[in-house]
Amino acid sequence: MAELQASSLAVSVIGVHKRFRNGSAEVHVLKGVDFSLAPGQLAMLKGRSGSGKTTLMNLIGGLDVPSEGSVIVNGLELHKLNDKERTRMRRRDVAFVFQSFALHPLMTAWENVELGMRMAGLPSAQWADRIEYCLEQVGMAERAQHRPYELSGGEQQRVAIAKAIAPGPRLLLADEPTAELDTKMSARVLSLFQSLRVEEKMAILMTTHDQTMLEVADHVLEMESGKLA
Ligand SMILES: Nc1ncnc2c1ncn2[C@@H]1O[C@H](COP(=O)(O)OP(=O)(O)OP(=O)(O)O)[C@@H](O)[C@H]1O
Repeated sequence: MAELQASSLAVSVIGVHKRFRNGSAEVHVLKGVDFSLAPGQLAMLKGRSGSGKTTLMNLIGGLDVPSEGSVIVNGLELHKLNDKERTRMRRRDVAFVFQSFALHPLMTAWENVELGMRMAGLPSAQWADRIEYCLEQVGMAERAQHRPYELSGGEQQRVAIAKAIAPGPRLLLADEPTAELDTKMSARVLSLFQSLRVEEKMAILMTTHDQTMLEVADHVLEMESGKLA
């Protein structure tokens, strides 16, 4: 029954603990985290600096493994995936927008978004329309031929968002995706996230410190002493 329920969820985090070893000392960062997110839901994760938000996002994105407990993404238990399933999940089903933008420095904004589509293995006939749509949505259509070094931090962040959403992932993990943006652009990105969850049933988990962002979330999760309050 638990398996069945988990399979219809975008994310299911069950009894997750994470410990890091720092020389002889052990840091117990996550101390029993449980939550789930359904397709089309938007959750905001908040908590003070160092409370474990990024650690949790890394576990959900399969970039690290829990010390205890399990993480199920789109019905697949991450630690049981074989290499092929893991690669597919990383390239196609789950997308990241992290603070380091991960844009290719020698590629234009357009080529960077195209790279995301190529890695996801989507048919090339679909690329052009989707790239244009995504760049338009983040207000970067007119800068499509610019390379990252010709763009401001906020513009790079917007290209990184376009790159992440272009393949139509089922789950978007975004670490402070609006940190570099002004109020107007933050509102635009948020309204894009709203339409992605409604029209594409994308589940979105993002961290933020911005109080106005928290108001539109289905769930506000607060990390406190290694647990969700
Ligand atoms: N690889 C690691 N080795 C040792 N300690 C780590 C490691 N990764 C994270 N930590 C520790 O885990 C704690 C949580 O870090 P994390 O980056 O998850 O916090 P955060 O809530 O995302 O903070 P911020 O809001 O500042 O980004 C911190 O005390 C950090 O030093």
